[in-house]
Amino acid sequence: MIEVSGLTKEYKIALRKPGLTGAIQALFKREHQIKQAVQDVSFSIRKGEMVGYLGANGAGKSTTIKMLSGILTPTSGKVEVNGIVPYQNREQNAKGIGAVFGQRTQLFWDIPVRESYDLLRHIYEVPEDDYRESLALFTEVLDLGPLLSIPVRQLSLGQKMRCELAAAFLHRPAVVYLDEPTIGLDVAVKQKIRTFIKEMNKREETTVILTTHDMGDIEELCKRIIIIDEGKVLYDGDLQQIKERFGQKRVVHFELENKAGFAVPASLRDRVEIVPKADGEAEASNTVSLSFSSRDLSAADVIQAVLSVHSVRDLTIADPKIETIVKEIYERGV
Ligand SMILES: Nc1ncnc2c1ncn2[C@@H]1O[C@H](COP(=O)(O)OP(=O)(O)OP(=O)(O)O)[C@@H](O)[C@H]1O
Repeated sequence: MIEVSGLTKEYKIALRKPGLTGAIQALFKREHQIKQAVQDVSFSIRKGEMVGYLGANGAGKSTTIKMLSGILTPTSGKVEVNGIVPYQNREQNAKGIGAVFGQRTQLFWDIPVRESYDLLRHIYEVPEDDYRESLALFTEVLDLGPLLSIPVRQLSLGQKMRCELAAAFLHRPAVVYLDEPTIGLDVAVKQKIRTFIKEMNKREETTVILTTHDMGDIEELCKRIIIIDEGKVLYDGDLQQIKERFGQKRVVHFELENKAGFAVPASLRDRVEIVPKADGEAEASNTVSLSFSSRDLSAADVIQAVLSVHSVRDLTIADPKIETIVKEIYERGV
């Protein structure tokens, strides 16, 4: 259904020195910097799969989705969706996909929602009967009844998102891209939206790619996740596995007065590991990093034990890796 291989996108960013001199110089000589937003990404997604596409801010999620949906042309690599190269056959591609992109709307701002749907029906050439059937179903699951006669600009965020979602599925696309479909919504609306996505997936075997920072969405909808970081695929596989594999790891970095005599305190032995130095980190640095499972220990236990036997100048609890973040959000909620 979706085949992506070696997908890469570079943005060329114009550099300009500050001030008037910079502006004048830029007129004559433009300097550029290349930003590798997506690097050599490959995956394939089967019909009917619902996949969470995850990563920190700026990881390259939107850039990937834009290439999949035909908005952007890749710098290199291949994309095929439904047997179509999206950026080469935009019109044909558009008929087979639906999308909800965060804050952007595909509904017409000043006219009642129902009329927007009617226009979309004509644009996508949806047969009248199918349209009526879909609208009845969507109205029921997403509780759209009272909203259909209201212009979009008068809707609340949650109401608008429900209407957007219905619009994305109206022409029964084979693939739907959802970018943060539940952001900023209350629990009840989130639940409606998740139920709707699940229902559509079940009924129509719609393939769904979902980017979200809300692990509740992922947990409820996706068996498989793809995590990207700095444009590269970090993990592609089963959600359950990632929970077991990375979930409990935490790291505390200690900057010691003197690393030479460092030994793991007896009370922590067998429960923490010394993290090997990262590439490029000075051998002489006085930093020792201990990783441990949050199932066995808390960061406070580790810090206390080290402080009781070593002189510590500074310490940081590491920014968890994206995998760990995924799990952290799991445990604590959003
Ligand atoms: N039009 C653009 N021109 C230049 N750089 C861009 C452009 N769009 C995105 N980038 C850069 O490419 C990288 C990936 O951006 P992208 O929007 O794909 O990330 P993202 O994972 O969707 O992030 P977020 O979760 O914040 O939406 C970022 O470093 C971003 O600054």
